Order: sequence, then structure tokens, then C-alpha cells
Amino acid sequence: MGRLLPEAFLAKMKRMLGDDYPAFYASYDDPRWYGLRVNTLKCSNSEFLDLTDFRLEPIPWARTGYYYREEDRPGKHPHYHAGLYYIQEPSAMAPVELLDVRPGERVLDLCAAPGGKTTQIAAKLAGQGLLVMNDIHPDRVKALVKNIELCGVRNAVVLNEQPDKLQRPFGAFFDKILIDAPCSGEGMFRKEEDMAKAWQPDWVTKYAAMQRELLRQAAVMLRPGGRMVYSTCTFSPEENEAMIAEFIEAHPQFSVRQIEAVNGLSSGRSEWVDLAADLAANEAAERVRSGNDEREREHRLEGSRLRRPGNGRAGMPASGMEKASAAIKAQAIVPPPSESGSVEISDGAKRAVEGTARLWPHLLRGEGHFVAVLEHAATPANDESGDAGKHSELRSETGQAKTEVIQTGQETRRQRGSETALRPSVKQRSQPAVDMQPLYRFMEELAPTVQVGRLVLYGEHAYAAPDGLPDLHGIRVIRPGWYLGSIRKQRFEPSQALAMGLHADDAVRTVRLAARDDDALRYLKGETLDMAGERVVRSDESVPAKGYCLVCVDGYPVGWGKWLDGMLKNEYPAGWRWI
Ligand SMILES: C[S@@+](CC[C@H](N)C(=O)[O-])C[C@H]1O[C@@H](n2cnc3c(N)ncnc32)[C@H](O)[C@@H]1O
Repeated sequence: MGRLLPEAFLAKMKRMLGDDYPAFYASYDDPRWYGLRVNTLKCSNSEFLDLTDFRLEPIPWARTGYYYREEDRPGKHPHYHAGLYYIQEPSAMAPVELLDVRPGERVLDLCAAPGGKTTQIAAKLAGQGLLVMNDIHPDRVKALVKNIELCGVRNAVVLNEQPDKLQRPFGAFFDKILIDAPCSGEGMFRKEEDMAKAWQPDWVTKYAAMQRELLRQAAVMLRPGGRMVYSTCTFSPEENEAMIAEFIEAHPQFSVRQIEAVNGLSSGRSEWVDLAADLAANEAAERVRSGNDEREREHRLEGSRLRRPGNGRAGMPASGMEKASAAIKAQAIVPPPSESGSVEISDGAKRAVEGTARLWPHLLRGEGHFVAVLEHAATPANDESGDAGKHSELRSETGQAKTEVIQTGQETRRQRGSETALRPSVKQRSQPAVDMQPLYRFMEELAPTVQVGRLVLYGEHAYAAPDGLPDLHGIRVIRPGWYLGSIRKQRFEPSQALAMGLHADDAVRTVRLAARDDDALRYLKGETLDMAGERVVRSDESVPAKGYCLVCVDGYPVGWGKWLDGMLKNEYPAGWRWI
């Protein structure tokens, strides 16, 4: 595969790695490593190991991570549909391990989609505390929502917002923040050959500009004493060591916490900060040179077009206008030189990056990652946030179970369909317009021990909002909490997310299927099942067999069914089915 890699990339890696380069290059001919992470919101490591037939080996840097063999195909297994694990590239599991999330904390995942690391954070929170997930890309947010539902995450809010807009509600709010930054993706080349083909040397500069902004924006939202992890899946020092050195230089209230170089992890290298400056300068010179060439080429092209009669508007040919506008757009994300790489970096900041970590594909069994752990000083020294501490009292703002209902006004046009945007524009804490009784009745009858806490209604959709959330007025909220279902015409329809957030023992009426039985597969394919009433498991005899049942595979919920007269009607959503 090495020969498919861009030459400019290889030349850069050679300069960076020196004697290590041959081993790095040779790693492209090694097989890929496949990983899954046990979802401890559903089951413990040992419960999963007892249940599964996959041949697994522990991933040394991730407590719940395992290598699997490609032929075991865990993406095609009923246990995947039960959310018992998440398929995740092994080195991508390191950043969240280093974020050191504890149950009860407030955590922000700023670039969360499609959800690998965020579901790992959710598992570490163990259902306690608050997880705010954000991503700027609307389509990727849809995948994120599906993944958190599959994993049974209950205490998360999903946003689709520009990070700088989050600073108003969330100034100095979070205990932990993850910035799994968009990057030039050089660590993905072995996994996705198309990435290697598409890669351009100037991606590094463009992504570095975004990363610089994301770090700056995130820093404002971390509480004094909090911890932030910055990670990428790329190798370029401009996006890694140099980015962190520059951040530390500009934010004296932060320090780099040393990551131990164990389990195959290597330390970041201070000399790569200077190398990055050199590479950035070369890249900028190259850009100017190719820009000049391009302008000259266009100039000649336009000249020849303009000489032809009837071509172009107002003397400018259409293609020239399009190219000009594309060039302007491209420039918009390249920062001016004073903001990129030309900041004077002190020796102290350079030395600090030796505390960061590299996961190299030639030194461990993973595709590659960079991780930096950044800690905010415990006192708000040199604090940038005008809102520091403003929301700390919100931690205890808890509504009584099933009593405090926040309704927002009418459903917006964009809201229809489960993954579309919700705008919390109007809030009323009095007299809900939608009668909540059908929801209360359903929960009391089917899952009487489950406390859903503070309810939020968007139109007819009901959510259980996590505690401690500040006012999100003006923020694009995709999910204000655990989606419970909808109330239409005095009837409650439970959501798939509700089923996935429950445990089998929560429900008084269940149908228990085994992964190896045909019925499990038929259910996951959306088929109606013939089923004698005795197969409906009821918590006691007073519970009728008729009605909604929580369908479980090997004891773990996969969705809803409705039992009536010897049949289990399938309520498994079309978009989730086994194909
Ligand atoms: C490396 S991916 C994140 C992967 C994710 N953490 C996971 O583990 O599944 C980077 C993400 O950043 C998002 N992104 C890019 N620019 C952003 C911005 N300015 N603010 C928030 N998210 C952004 C992209 O849409 C992309 O989903």
C-alpha cells in the first residue's frame, strides 16, 4: 500500500521520523487492527466475555477495549443490535481513557460525531452527570444520535452548533472537555485508501486553523481545575505538538499533563515544534508559488476567452467567477500568518509537549493517534471567561420526577422526523398544552421503577432532560435529553431510544429471545412473530400478556414489540433493521 501514499506525505514523514521511517513505511503493508469496546452501560467486561463467541484480546490502553478478528464480523451480530459494544479503531480509544471521566461530572465533547469517543465517555459517566455532545455537521449528527440511542445513553444533550455560540450558556461550566479535532486524517490512510488519494499538503494548514479556533473556544468553557483532552488521528506536527505548544504559550493558565509512555505509547517530541514551523513556512511558500502559477494560468485563459466574442458576463467569464469565489472560500479557512505558526514559542512550551503522546502504527497495534492532556490551573488565574462559575449553582437544579414539565412552543417546520433540529424558543413552566398522562401511565404500567426526572416537551416529543443544564435558548438543540417517545391523540408511543435505555429487569413485560435462535434474527429483520402468550415474560401474574413488550436478546433490550392474540407485532424501527 505504501506506493499509494502521496509522495509529499512520505517525504514529510521521512524528515520527521529519520531512522524510524522504514518501520513506519513498512507498517502500511501490515494488516489492519480491528477493535470493539464493551458498552458498560449495558454489561460489564466479564459479562460480555462470558456471553460472546468472538475471539478477543485486550487492548492495553483501554480498560474496556478488545481486538477482534475480522472474520468474527461483530457488526453483523444481534449483540451489536443490543448495543453491547461499539466498534472503534483501537488507538481511537486512548483519548477518552486519558480524559479520566468520573460519574457525576459535566463533560463536553465538542466534535462528537459519529460518536465513538462520546459513547465511551457516556459509559464512564455510568448514567450520572451531564454529557453535552456537539458537532457542526448536521448529517454526522444524525449518525451520532443513532449511536447514542443504540448504546442506551440517557444523560446526554446533542447540539449542532458553532462552538463560539456555546460560550454564552457554558462559560467555565465543564469539568472535562474532549476536542477530537477535525484533522488531515493521515492516520486513516491504511483504513481508507481514498483518504490517502485525496490528501493534499495544504490540508494540514487548513485543519490547523480550525484546530487553533476549537482549542481557543473550548478553553473558555472549562472550569478552573478542569481537564481538556485534545486529539487527532493525524501525524503532522503542525496539527499536534506545534498546536499544543502554541496553545500553552497563549494560555498560561493551562499546562500539559504528562502521559506515561507505556503500552506502546510514545512521547511527543519538542523538536517537532520547530520542524512544524519549517514545514508550515515551506507549505506557505509553495501555496504562494502555485497560487501565482494558477493566477498566471487563469490570466492567460481569461485573456484568450475574452478575445472570443460573446463570452462571459461583464467581461468576466463564468468559470473565472466560479474559480474566484472558490478561491475566496478556500482562503477563508486559512488564517492570516500572524495567527498561524509565527507565534514565538518559548522553550518551556516546547518542552511541555514532551508530555503529549503519540500512538504510532509501527510501534503498537493501532492506526495512529495524537493525544494531549491539558489541565487548567485550579484558581481562575488569567481567566478568559466573563461567565466563569456563573452556572455552578445549576448543578443542583433538579426537577421532581414526573412533576416538572417544560414545554416549548410549536414544533418548528424542521422538527418533523426524529433527527431534525429542535429550537427551544419558548419555555413555559406552567400548564402544559399536551396532556402528559399517557406517558406517565405507560411508564407506571411498563417500567414503574424507572425515574425519568425532568421532562421536556418539544411539540409532541417527550424527553427526559439531564440535571444541571443551563438555558439553551438560541442554541441548535437536536436532542435535549433521553428521547422517551411521542404523545399523539392521547396515546403515548414509546421510542426506540426508550427501549435501548432500559434494562431487561426494568420492564414488567418482556419477550426473551436468544441470539442463536431464528426468532431473534426475524425480529431484527422487522418480521411479526407467532408467539404463544406463555412466552411473554411477566413480572407477576397481575400483569396481562397483552400490550407493549420489551424485546430482549440474551437478556439485553433490542426494541419494542406489541403482543396480542398469539402474535408479536414488530415495532423495531425500519432504519435499525438487520439487512
Ligand atoms: C475526528 S471527527 C470526530 C470523531 C468523533 N469524536 C468520534 O470519536 O466518533 C471530527 C468531527 O469534528 C466535526 N467538526 C468540524 N469542524 C467543527 C467545528 N468547528 N465545531 C464542531 N465540530 C466540528 C466534524 O463534523 C467531525 O464530525
